[in-house]
Amino acid sequence: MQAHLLQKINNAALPTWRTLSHRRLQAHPSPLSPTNTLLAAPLPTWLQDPVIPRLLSLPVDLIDSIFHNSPHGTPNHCLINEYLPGQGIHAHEDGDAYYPVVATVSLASHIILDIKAKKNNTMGEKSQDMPRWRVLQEPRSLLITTGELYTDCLHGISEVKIDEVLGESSIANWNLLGDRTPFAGGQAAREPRVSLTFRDVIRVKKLGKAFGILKR
Ligand SMILES: O=C(O)CCC(=O)C(=O)O
Ligand SMILES: [Fe+2]
Repeated sequence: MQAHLLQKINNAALPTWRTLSHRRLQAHPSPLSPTNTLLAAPLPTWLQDPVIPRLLSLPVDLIDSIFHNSPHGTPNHCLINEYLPGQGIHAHEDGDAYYPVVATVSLASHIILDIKAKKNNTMGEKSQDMPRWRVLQEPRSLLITTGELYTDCLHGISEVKIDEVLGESSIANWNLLGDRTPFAGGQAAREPRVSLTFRDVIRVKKLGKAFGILKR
């Protein structure tokens, strides 16, 4: 499945990629409008299957799926980021265009997601001792960001070629890793990495409405 997805992503026509200063980006089915609205369209089938049925069948608290309470009950948008070694993304929050759940599938290389609480968080922390976490995302893994991590924290990826100080005391999910072997020496060189971030965009408009076409 990883090879199939990478082939689809890498075979995309060049205009599909938006090149930013530190990474490349594809938005499916399309980028959001300036008012954070998505033009109604299905995700391409290669992005739906088999990822979305698996996401929706993941039980959370043994009852609901992670998108159970989201406006559309399923992700309707996927941002694909590509990072070469040394590239990253500045600390940011994903904001209120989306229902506060992000399902991130990592492909090809590991990466470290740096998470820190926002200054005005509701966790009652003072700025000097605000919590920070480093999450190691393994290739072919899924990371779900929700709750306070979505609303009260910033996340980013540092622009380094080698991740260092890897171990139980510095990596929040060390004991959840599928295979610690590549990181057991405390260092890991990055390879090109692709992330697929699935979300539910709250505002969706049909094409007719977007162009102000009225039904008679
Ligand atoms: O690539 C990642 O894991 C993070 C991407 C991200 O934060 C975003 O697209 O908003
Ligand atoms: Fe983000």
